[in-house]
Amino acid sequence: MEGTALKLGLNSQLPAASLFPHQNCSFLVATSPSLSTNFSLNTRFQNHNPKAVLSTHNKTERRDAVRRGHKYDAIVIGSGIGGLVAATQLAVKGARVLVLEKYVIPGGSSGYYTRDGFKFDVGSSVMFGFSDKGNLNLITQALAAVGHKMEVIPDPSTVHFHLPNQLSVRVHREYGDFISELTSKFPHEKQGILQFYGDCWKIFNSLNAMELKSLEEPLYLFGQFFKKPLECLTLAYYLPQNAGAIARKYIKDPELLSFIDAECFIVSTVNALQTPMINASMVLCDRHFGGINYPVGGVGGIAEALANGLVNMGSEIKYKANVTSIILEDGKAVGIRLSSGKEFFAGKVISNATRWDTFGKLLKKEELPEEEKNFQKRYVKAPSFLSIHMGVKASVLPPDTDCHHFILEDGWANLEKPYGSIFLSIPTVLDPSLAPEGHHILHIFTTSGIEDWEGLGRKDYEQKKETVANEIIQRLEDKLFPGLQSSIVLKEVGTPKTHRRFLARDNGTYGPMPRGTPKGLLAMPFNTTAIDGLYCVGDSCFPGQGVIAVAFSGVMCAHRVAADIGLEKRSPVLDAALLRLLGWLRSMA
Ligand SMILES: NC(=O)c1ccc[n+]([C@@H]2O[C@H](COP(=O)([O-])OP(=O)(O)OC[C@H]3O[C@@H](n4cnc5c(N)ncnc54)[C@H](O)[C@@H]3O)[C@@H](O)[C@H]2O)c1
Ligand SMILES: CC(C)=CCC/C(C)=C/C=C/C(C)=C/C=C/C(C)=C/C=C/C=C(C)/C=C/C=C(C)/C=C/C=C(\C)CCC=C(C)C
Repeated sequence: MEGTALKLGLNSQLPAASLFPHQNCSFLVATSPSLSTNFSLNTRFQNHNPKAVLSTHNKTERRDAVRRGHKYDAIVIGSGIGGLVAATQLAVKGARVLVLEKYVIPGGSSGYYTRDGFKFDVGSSVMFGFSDKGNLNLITQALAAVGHKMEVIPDPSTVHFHLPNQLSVRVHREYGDFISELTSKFPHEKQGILQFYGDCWKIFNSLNAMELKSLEEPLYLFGQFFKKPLECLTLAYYLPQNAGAIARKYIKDPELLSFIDAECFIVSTVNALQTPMINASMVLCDRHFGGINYPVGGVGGIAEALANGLVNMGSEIKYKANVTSIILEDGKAVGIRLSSGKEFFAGKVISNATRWDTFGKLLKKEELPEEEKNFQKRYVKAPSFLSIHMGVKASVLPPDTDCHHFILEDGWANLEKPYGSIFLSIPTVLDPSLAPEGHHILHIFTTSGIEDWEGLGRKDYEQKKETVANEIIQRLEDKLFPGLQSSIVLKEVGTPKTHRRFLARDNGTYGPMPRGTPKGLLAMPFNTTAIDGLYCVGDSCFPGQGVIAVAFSGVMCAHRVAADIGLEKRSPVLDAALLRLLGWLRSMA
């Protein structure tokens, strides 16, 4: 009896599979589904003549790899947007890449699932970097690099804040409209508002003027300092600074400072004092410069297009391919092993798993490299989310409801507390095709730690999901949508365990967050690691959490790897000098 109970108890720990219902598919190796748009490669992301830049050293490395029987230049573990951008950028430069994804479709937290005629985004739904303007539209550029362009729907507002003391602020697409609305709530702080957001624009404009590639590649980095000295010095000046400290230089009103905390929290899961100024500027300005744009057919289409593009360029992606270890030879990463026992080898290995998973699970080394110890000293895993995907009757939403909302009802002190605030996206406001006629999708989420969900039997786990989800829905009903509970036609609840299981992220974490007050982005590691041949990509690399942030990490990673395998220019002497300089800078953080 006891044994049976124990087994049942263990089984009951399994989280809801409902968020990720594709798992019945058979083993897939993507073939080349036709791309709907013309295949003109984006020149900004292209390497024009890879062979012309091969150095003798790199040629030898590549020859060695071929002699050792490597079929691939690089293996990428995981097909989140970070992994896919790294893979496609490498493929565009001429590399042969193998992507191994544990799940059955690409995208990770930018994936999707369908249920009863509704098409839900798993996670990401506010898309920065998706316009046709400037240099920072990294999602548009990543798609263009594989010959794809998605139709998008402009969102007239990024988010509608519903905050304590009945403070309601709509972040309009037009910067002037947003500033007018904010200054109408805080007229005595007009000057401070203009100065703080003005500093954000200085940084954004500097970023937007640069060609974005690997900050770990000295020829590029020094070249940028030469070509754009003012912009680079501006970025270097703000690199170690945080948004909260800068806001306090200009603004005194505590409620307005709390509003800026909320602005930062929705993109960094921490307050403004802990949010790097460069990251804050990126999102606080891109939403007005390029605007937030939603892809027709849902966010999942981005990863699908990247995966198809990768295959069309002669590289491969395998699904249901769970990497359990990275194979080292003489301390160098040379391949990976799957849970099936199958092994694949390549010149370079890139991990899109979090650094905690990469170094804690995939590398069976007793001693963490010093760099990773330092990373873990400075950054902890952010909590995960409780997410509720619902189908509701359309009549419950008032006309002109915004697509994205952030709700904090009871007091500013709850901002960073688990379940303290509520995020809500209603993508059907922009794209009604995602739900059956007469219905909307509500994607609700709130921060939640894994510790709340462990050690429960199946019944208690299911019961707790129901109770907590109902409390959150009731709060939304009270604040925004009377009659919400009775309008629900479909409801799926995911917990941190669901995210851990299906996104393969330690504790289901949303990403790294600083332990204390960071020195801006100074301590954030780039893509190379202490293990020769092993690179990381994704949100535990510079510049951190966010779809556009991991896309940038993918661009940087592909550039560094391409230089290391001889597909981009490199200088081994300068490489060593820059790596030492960056190590020293990080130690100052
Ligand atoms: N609302 C939003 O806008 C929102 C919501 C959720 C996430 N996001 C963003 O998405 C970012 C994450 O993107 P990402 O690219 O870093 O990662 P990701 O977590 O989205 O994707 C990682 C992929 O790697 C796969 N994987 C992990 N370990 C593996 C293994 N051992 N073997 C095979 N496959 C493995 C996972 O299955 C997953 O598909 C987050 O930082 C977050 O900011 C945004
Ligand atoms: C020495 C050295 C190294 C240096 C020098 C100087 C220089 C040159 C520098 C440079 C730098 C750079 C380039 C940088 C860059 C950066 C970047 C690009 C960044 C980016 C970022 C981004 C981000 C962070 C983003 C994020 C986002 C997110 C997270 C989002 C999210 C969302 C959500 C959650 C949603 C919400 C919802 C509702 C409300 C419903």
